[in-house]
Amino acid sequence: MTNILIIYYSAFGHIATLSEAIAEGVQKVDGVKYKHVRIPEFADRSIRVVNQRSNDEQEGLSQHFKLTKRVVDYERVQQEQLHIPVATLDDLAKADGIIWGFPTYLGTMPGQVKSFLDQAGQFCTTGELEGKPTALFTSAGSIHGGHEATLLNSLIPLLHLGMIFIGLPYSQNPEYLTDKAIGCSPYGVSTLAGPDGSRTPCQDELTMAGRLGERVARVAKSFTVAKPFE
Ligand SMILES: Cc1cc2nc3c(=O)[nH]c(=O)nc-3n(C[C@H](O)[C@H](O)[C@H](O)COP(=O)(O)O)c2cc1C
Repeated sequence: MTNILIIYYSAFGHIATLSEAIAEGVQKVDGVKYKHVRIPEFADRSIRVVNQRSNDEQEGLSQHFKLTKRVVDYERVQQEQLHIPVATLDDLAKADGIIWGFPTYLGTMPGQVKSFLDQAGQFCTTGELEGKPTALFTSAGSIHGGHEATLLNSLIPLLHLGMIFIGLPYSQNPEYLTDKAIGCSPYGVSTLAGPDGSRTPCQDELTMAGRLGERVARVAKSFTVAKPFE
């Protein structure tokens, strides 16, 4: 059996939704199973970005982006994710392929994810993740907000860990040939939450998310079969 780990952080649920579509794609490949795990929120509430949204100082920003209900949304989405196990380094070591998902924050990965990856940095020297196929999915507020940059720059730590990057090629994704503002690119899956966070992943994005899951599953399975020893 080939094991795919879908590991994500999601504050407002867009990434959690994409993770389900990715899992559906993984399940299309016989002999492959997946596990969802979540990267936890910072334990220290004082450094959680979402809590700043209720501060009076942020009022102007909140009005501009219509963010008034977002703390409530955040609390609900966190409750909905409680049944997903918290990610451990052991999950990474045991997986045959790893698909990472997180929102775009300032054109890159959130601190929660970087903090987890820093802990996994020990695998740079021990090599547990070397040769494992990996892929990325993200969500951004706007099509101009850096979703493609996030996918590209988040590849860097994965290369440090020796992983093999799986993208989402043109010929298999005719949805790219559009003038619509939708996510996804050859660098991976993405969706757009909209400036007020109210947009949910569209069918094209979910379809491409499934294809990425299937592609990583196929590659990981071929690598597992080629392994001399289980
Ligand atoms: C601290 C912070 C930084 C953000 N930076 C960006 C950004 O650089 N570009 C962008 O388009 N959206 C940005 N956003 C919006 C998030 O990308 C959006 O809320 C996210 O895609 C929603 O994903 P989720 O529902 O899974 O949490 C930012 C949001 C926060 C809280």
